[in-house]
Amino acid sequence: MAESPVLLNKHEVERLLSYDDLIPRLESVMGKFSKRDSSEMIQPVRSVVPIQQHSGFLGVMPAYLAAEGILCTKMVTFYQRPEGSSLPSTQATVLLFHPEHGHVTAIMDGEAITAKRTAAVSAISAKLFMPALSEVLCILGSGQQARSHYDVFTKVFKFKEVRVWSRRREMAHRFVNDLQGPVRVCSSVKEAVTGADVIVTATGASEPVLFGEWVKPGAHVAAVGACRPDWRELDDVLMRGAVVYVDSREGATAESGDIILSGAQVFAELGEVINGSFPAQREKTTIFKSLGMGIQDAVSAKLVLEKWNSKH
Ligand SMILES: NC(=O)C1=CN([C@@H]2O[C@H](COP(=O)(O)OP(=O)(O)OC[C@H]3O[C@@H](n4cnc5c(N)ncnc54)[C@H](O)[C@@H]3O)[C@@H](O)[C@H]2O)C=CC1
Ligand SMILES: O=C([O-])C1=[NH+]CCC1
Repeated sequence: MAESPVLLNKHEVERLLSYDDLIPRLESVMGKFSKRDSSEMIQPVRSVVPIQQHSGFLGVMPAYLAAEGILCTKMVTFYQRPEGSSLPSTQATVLLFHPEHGHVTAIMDGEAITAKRTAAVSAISAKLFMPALSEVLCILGSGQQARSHYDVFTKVFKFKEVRVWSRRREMAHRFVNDLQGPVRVCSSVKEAVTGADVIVTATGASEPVLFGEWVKPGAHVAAVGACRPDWRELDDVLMRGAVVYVDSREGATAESGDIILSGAQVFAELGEVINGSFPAQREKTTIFKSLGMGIQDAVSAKLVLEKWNSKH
């Protein structure tokens, strides 16, 4: 009989998952994904069940990585919550299966995985696409993703200035009070992004919050929100004027309102740049449109389980 699955809560997952371990695994898996070898890796576009009545959705994100021996699925819900709600907007659970026998080997919190792997992938995009001399980081939003992006961007890069904007100024102050380093709270998006070299958009918005006319030419935008075909974070001017990179072409054309509704062309996947099959156009204004991928969750969960196994 199969052993009982390992159960790991959010606190344990957070403790076991470090950016230093995560970043190289994500670079490697995204590079492999972009080679589209289905004997190596299978990851369908996420299935989404909209819950219109409650402004939410359930996403199911399976992935199989043959060489790594990972069979995994994440189930994630996202709800557009009222400001200051005590409930998290993004909640998730990850299941790991034994790829040969099919039983579940681990059930773990997916909130920490989602927060960290998304931010780590954005940091990989910034490493490739942000201007060579990047001094100013700007984060739009003050929720879970904003926090994980702050953590990894200030860990991996050295910015002279970090700015944050949030819909309610009080939430931006609460965000900043929780941090160690200096961050300037801005009272408008325009003030926050003007002159910024790197801009992270991590909001629950469904209409554009970031407008191209405010963005410095050559800046890099890591766009994490707006993951439904009719949701936007970025306006048409920005989308059409920048070089657009995505995590997966299939995901982007099925799910990204910023891409579908603006008619912007996707230049390349992040993995295609990692592979060297497409260039990183660092000197131009660049957007990395992130939607999230099951393979990212899969390698993150495997890493967590390896760490846990090494101590038990
Ligand atoms: N690309 C990816 O892999 C992932 C993307 N996401 C997306 O990232 C975004 C943020 O997620 P979380 O940080 O978990 O949510 P959260 O609820 O913790 O934070 C959302 C932030 O957006 C702000 N916001 C909400 N509605 C807004 C609006 N209409 N205009 C401006 N600001 C608004 C809130 O004030 C808050 O600061 C969501 O859109 C979510 O779907 C989440 C997980 C993974
Ligand atoms: O990849 C992911 O887990 C998500 N993307 C958008 C909401 C959740």
